[in-house]
Amino acid sequence: MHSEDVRQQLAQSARSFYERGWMLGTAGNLSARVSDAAFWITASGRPKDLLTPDDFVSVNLQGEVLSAPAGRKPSAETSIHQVIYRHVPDARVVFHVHSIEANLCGHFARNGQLRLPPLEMLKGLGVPDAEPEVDLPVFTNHQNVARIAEDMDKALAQSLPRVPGALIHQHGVTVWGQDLLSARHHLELLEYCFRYLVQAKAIGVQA
Ligand SMILES: CSC[C@@H](O)[C@@H](O)C(=O)COP(=O)(O)O
Ligand SMILES: [Zn+2]
Repeated sequence: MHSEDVRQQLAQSARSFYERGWMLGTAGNLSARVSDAAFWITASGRPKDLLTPDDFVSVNLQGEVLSAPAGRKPSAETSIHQVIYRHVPDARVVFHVHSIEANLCGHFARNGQLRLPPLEMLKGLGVPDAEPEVDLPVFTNHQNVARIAEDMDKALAQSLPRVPGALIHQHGVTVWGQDLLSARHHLELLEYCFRYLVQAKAIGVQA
């Protein structure tokens, strides 16, 4: 795929996530791996409903900038994307957004894990079990992003989560996929689980 097309598709994804309230006030960052060695990532601090190809920076898997439009720096959370690309060979796209439900669900976590509701929707996250018992990892939101990336690096080196995503407490959710469409589906499915958990709690249903 032509690299400008990738950036345009990421910009389109960002616009749609912005419209759903997941990327307000410049929150979140999106990336796509274009080769074994490099990925495009959103530039830091840009409005996610108005991205153009000039709002993307090319970095290598060590986080070094390969090319950047004038005045643009890579996302402050680039190190988290690097960790995912390093540990998940199939990941070609990483989406990180800040939804209200993701942040509320962080409070339901126990011992750094959020139990996902046993819904049919989990099949779309790669869990075909009849009675799934699946946890999503929840990481501490250190103000130094490198520390979040270190924690994720250690966790992913031990084992990959059963579902392609993770929460950062009081911060947001990060998902990955083998292409733009699968990453979007993973995000939509996890967000569905988060909404379900929040609403179940509100009406007193045991999720
Ligand atoms: C609205 S501030 C959010 C940031 O601190 C950060 O968490 C974020 O997701 C966006 O950072 P960015 O550097 O623009 O990629
Ligand atoms: Zn963030």
